[in-house]
Amino acid sequence: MPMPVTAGADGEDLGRHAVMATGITKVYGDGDAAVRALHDVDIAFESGRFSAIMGPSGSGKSTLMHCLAGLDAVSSGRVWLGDTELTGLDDHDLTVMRRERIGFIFQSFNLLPALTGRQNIELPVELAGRKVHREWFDELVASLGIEDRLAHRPAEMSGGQQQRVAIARALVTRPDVVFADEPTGNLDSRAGSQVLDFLRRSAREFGQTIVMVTHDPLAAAYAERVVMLADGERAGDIEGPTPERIMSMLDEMQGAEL
Ligand SMILES: Nc1ncnc2c1ncn2[C@@H]1O[C@H](COP(=O)(O)OP(=O)(O)OP(=O)(O)O)[C@@H](O)[C@H]1O
Repeated sequence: MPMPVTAGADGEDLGRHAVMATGITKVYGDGDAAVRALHDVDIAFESGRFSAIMGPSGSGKSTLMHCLAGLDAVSSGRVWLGDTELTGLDDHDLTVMRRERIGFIFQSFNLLPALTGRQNIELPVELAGRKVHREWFDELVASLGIEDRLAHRPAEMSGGQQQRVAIARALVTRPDVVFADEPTGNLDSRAGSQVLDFLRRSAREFGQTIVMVTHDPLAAAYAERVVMLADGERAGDIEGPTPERIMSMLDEMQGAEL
């Protein structure tokens, strides 16, 4: 669904971008204990693409994702979801925005143990007071191959199956963007590649915008674009990444630090 085109910061076209941030800085703590996790980051993620945020441990990946998703407040700078500015919204409006327009996929799946697969997937739609779109639900469940898990509780599923249920839960509301935080971190390589394959397909076939945080070059190479962070700053961008290109950029960054 095309988003309205609105002039944003510096006249940038917000319509093409599902998520955009300008000049974001995040400092944790204060005084001698202050840690600057992000420094003056400008970034935009195009609608309908699968992008990855990569970088060494401590480079600010999770902080950036949390700031873009309105889970954490920036110290300065501005963040937009489509044409809505998140920075400046009060807690209530942010909560509604996250619930209705953002999907989340976590490393640890975060399914509710007492609910079946179907109930877990339908929960966000019900929380938003809406009706489940049956055709979309069926299409999602079929393309994720979890039809036979819908009546089971998470404890009766493998890790890969739990993550595929969690992906259906993230996509069922057709959110403007899905943020995935190390979605394959708890999976073996076969289950992990099924998850990554689906994320790539969901951008190509359904036009779903996906932003994934990972420290794994093999996982990041499934994305259409990789944004590299180092020490809380942008350190490079790769279009059409391969594991080799990602690893050589990481090597160059480490070489620059020595
Ligand atoms: N709540 C917090 N309080 C204080 N410092 C924090 C907090 N969260 C993160 N940091 C610091 O901010 C910096 C960036 O952390 P962040 O978790 O965003 O990095 P990351 O790239 O996601 O790392 P990893 O790959 O290890 O998860 C680090 O120096 C970290 O110690």
